[in-house]
Amino acid sequence: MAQWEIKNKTFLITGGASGLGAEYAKAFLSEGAKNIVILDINEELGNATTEKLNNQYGQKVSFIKCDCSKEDDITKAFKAVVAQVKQIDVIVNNAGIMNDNPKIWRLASDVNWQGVVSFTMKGLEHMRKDEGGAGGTIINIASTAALTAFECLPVYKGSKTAVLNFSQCIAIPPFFENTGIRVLTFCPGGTDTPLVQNLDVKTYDPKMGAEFAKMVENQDGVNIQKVESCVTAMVEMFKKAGPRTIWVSTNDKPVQDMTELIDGHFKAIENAVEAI
Ligand SMILES: NC(=O)C1=CN([C@@H]2O[C@H](COP(=O)(O)OP(=O)(O)OC[C@H]3O[C@@H](n4cnc5c(N)ncnc54)[C@H](O)[C@@H]3O)[C@@H](O)[C@H]2O)C=CC1
Ligand SMILES: CCCCCC(=O)/C=C/C=C\C/C=C\C/C=C\CCCC(=O)O
Repeated sequence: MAQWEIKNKTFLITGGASGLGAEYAKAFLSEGAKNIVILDINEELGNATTEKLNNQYGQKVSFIKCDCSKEDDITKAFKAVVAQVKQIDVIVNNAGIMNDNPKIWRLASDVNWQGVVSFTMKGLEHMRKDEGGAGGTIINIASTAALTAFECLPVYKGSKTAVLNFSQCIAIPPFFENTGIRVLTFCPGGTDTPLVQNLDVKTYDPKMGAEFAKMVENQDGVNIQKVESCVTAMVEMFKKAGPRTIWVSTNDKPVQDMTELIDGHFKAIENAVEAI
């Protein structure tokens, strides 16, 4: 399906100034993306990444400062992107913070969860074919934390579980048939970016934080995959994923479509609840 081609598509990537978001931008450009607009709170990194990508791929990338935890910023930035590119084909809701610290958890929740909902809503309005849009793809970044125990970071896990459930609910058939919008959920496992550093201060409990940091540092039952593995997985998923699907990229292994397994578990629980 032409819509699932990267070539000549315009992308909006939140949190694209650094980490995985910047690497997704690079990979989409190398696959022929027409334009990429990076939205990020970090202006310095955003401008530097934009300049670097433009030097390598031609003038295809622009940067707009946006704090994805703030509704006003999101509204302004989204309008600015539409004014600039006219048609957004793909939104990657990637901006995220992993920090359950009592002083930061609310900000982290706002970025990871409210930000994703807000951009998804705006994306639906802009893209939906049944209201004059051109269709498109919305990729919401969750995490394997949404699918595994990960008890040490309950706020982060909660936000990522919410992203996964929200994305699946909103895309229930005939959503794709009506709107032409493919909603995908991408769940990376631990991946080697700044997000997995300084873990000692990222949990709600300092003792647990120190243990968690040691566990990850010593690779004690924990594998942190390479950034390239996650980026390859993203590109492969983009090209082949059907609407309303959930994909996992972990342990440097090929990307896996886990929708059937996850839907099956939810259905089994639903049946058990209904049988009470
Ligand atoms: N690295 C990992 O192990 C995993 C990452 N993820 C998810 O992937 C996404 C990207 O993570 P990484 O690249 O690893 O993180 P990172 O920390 O390396 O990069 C995050 C980017 O988001 C930006 N950002 C932070 N707060 C923002 C805000 N309020 N508004 C706009 N931009 C903001 C940062 O400036 C940075 O450019 C996140 O949603 C994360 O939860 C999911 C699973 C595993
Ligand atoms: C297994 C969940 C991986 C979540 C990936 C993610 O979004 C961020 C990870 C950051 C760092 C650590 C990576 C892997 C840790 C794996 C297991 C630790 C389990 C600890 C616990 O549940 O208490």
